[in-house]
Amino acid sequence: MIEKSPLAEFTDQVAVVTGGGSGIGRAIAVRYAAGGGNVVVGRRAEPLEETARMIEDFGVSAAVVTCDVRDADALTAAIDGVAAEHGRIDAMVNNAAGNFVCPAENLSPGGWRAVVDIVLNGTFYGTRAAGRHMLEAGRGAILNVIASYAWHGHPGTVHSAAAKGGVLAMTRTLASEWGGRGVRVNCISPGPTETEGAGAALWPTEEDRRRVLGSVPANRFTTPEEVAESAAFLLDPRRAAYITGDVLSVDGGQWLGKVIYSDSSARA
Ligand SMILES: CCCCCCC/C=C/C(=O)SCCNC(=O)CCNC(=O)[C@H](O)C(C)(C)COP(=O)(O)OP(=O)(O)OC[C@H]1O[C@@H](n2cnc3c(N)ncnc32)[C@H](O)[C@@H]1OP(=O)(O)O
Ligand SMILES: NC(=O)C1=CN([C@@H]2O[C@H](COP(=O)(O)OP(=O)(O)OC[C@H]3O[C@@H](n4cnc5c(N)ncnc54)[C@H](OP(=O)(O)O)[C@@H]3O)[C@@H](O)[C@H]2O)C=CC1
Repeated sequence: MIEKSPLAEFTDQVAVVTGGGSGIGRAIAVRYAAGGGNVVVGRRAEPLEETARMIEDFGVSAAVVTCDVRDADALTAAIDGVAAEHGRIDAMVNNAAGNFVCPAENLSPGGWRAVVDIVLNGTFYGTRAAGRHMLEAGRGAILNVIASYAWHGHPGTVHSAAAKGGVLAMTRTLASEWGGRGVRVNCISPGPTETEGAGAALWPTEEDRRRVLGSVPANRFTTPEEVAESAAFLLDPRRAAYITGDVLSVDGGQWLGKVIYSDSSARA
């Protein structure tokens, strides 16, 4: 449950969140609204309508655009439309992703392309479109959602890890390119989070779930709301004003690597 933020840190601001109809994207969108910001969320209409209702409960405006992030022209037109309507874009959250577990030697070129197109290319299209408006205004924050296997790797994730690694490189590059022009670019890296998409795609069995949990020192999954609170910090133009080109891991220590903590005696 996300409650109204006493900071009201996004009052009169505008955010675009891709993949805002479920999981982490929905929680970030709602948390932005809880801070007083207006939010535009994208892709399938039905789940987005529910997100829009949750946003409007905070007395701010919500808009839904049904747009696939792989379609650069459609995404650019949607983002230009947001800027024209609201006169500003303060935050762009590139959260949309596709994922599944597949051994690299079995992954088809089509499977590789599906994930790289959504994660790496979609993030660039969204960043470029929103970035242009932010650069013109001389302010803005871009937040890209990655995963720690971007640097430590994980079996079965070659497509996603390569794409997220590319997003990390893009983040650092644009932070250096746009830092002097008022636009901050950062990543957030959630640990295993119970969401509609992740559970079914990544830990479908109890055994998979236990293995994933064993890679998290904190010994628990996180929640979309917990991730969204950290996202709000990075998007806040006051508290995070001097943070750019960085990654905030919200993963119970999973980024530390492949240490398996499933033996409880090792925890004592
Ligand atoms: C394991 C470690 C866990 C710890 C960390 C967790 C990190 C979590 C990261 C996340 O990203 S969670 C987010 C998960 N959410 C989603 O994935 C939701 C969205 N998903 C999708 O849209 C699909 O899964 C998609 C496949 C990525 C894209 O859908 P689309 O409809 O565009 O594609 P298709 O036409 O169905 O397939 C395209 C292509 O991909 C091949 N493919 C699809 N699924 C699989 C699979 N399970 N295994 C192997 N290959 C698959 C499919 O065959 C097509 O290839 P070609 O036939 O064209 O060669
Ligand atoms: N859950 C986890 O454990 C972790 C997640 N992450 C990252 O967090 C982010 C959110 O994941 P999560 O909430 O778990 O996953 P979900 O599957 O719940 O959400 C993914 C969202 O992406 C949208 N999406 C997928 N493909 C496209 C596309 N082509 N165009 C536009 N939107 C699209 C989906 O929209 P639609 O519903 O319309 O298909 C959906 O809203 C992702 O970037 C993921 O990689 C990172 C680490 C861990």
